[in-house]
Amino acid sequence: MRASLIQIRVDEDESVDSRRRRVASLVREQAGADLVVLPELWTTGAFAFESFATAAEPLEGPTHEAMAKAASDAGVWLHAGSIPERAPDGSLYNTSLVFSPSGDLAAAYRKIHRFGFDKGEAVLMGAGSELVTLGLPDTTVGIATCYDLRFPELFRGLVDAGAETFVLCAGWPERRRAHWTLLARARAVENQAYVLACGTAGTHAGVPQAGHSIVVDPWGEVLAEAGPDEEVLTVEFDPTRVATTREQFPALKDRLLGLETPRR
Ligand SMILES: O=C(O)CCC(=O)C(=O)O
Repeated sequence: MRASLIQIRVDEDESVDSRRRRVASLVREQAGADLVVLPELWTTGAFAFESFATAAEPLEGPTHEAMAKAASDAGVWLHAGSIPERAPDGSLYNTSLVFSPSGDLAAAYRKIHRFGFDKGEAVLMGAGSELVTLGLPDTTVGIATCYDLRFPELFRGLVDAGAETFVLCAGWPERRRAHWTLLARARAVENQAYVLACGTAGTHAGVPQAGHSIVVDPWGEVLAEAGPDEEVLTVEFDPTRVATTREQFPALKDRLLGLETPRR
């Protein structure tokens, strides 16, 4: 499979509309890839909290429209990163959208772990409650978003639902770049799965972004890693390696399910 991760530069000197047009044409340039991946909240920036409410869009809003067309023009599966979604009841979610090569919405995932503790996204957005997997022609994808990367149980849940390749969109800060790389490799090794993790470049709302989008194989080796700036990271990978790794080193079969949590 060929995947292209588009590490978009998100900063404040570009309007949301022009960024959307620019990203759509970058997606079109990836014709020939099997899967294209965009980062988290690339319209507003993941830390532009004050714009979440004003820039929020319904699931079938302008980003959906532009990305559905870009996916079908390029003939690729497109994980279009996430949008600030305004749900019909008025609440906000950080929602990832995946389009098929014919431009149909194939999956939507509302971020489960919201970042910020008692501030920012954690108070402004609602939490998703459903794990999402999606069967592509050559691999089953499990979807996660940014801060989710810190919660291994979410990825185990995705493995139990059949995931072989994790696709994660992010707006990860430079300050914690070491965690990003380490956690992406850990999720790959412990689940014997590919990790395709696409972040942003640039600085928005005063938060420098880590960039360094990364693709890790089921053995934990880094297949490709971006630099700090805007970049298209393209990688070829063999999805059948998930099954062979799980067969040859069957650690997942040794999971002890149903362990009691010790009482304090
Ligand atoms: O966990 C982190 O360090 C970064 C998480 C984050 O920036 C997010 O989820 O938006």
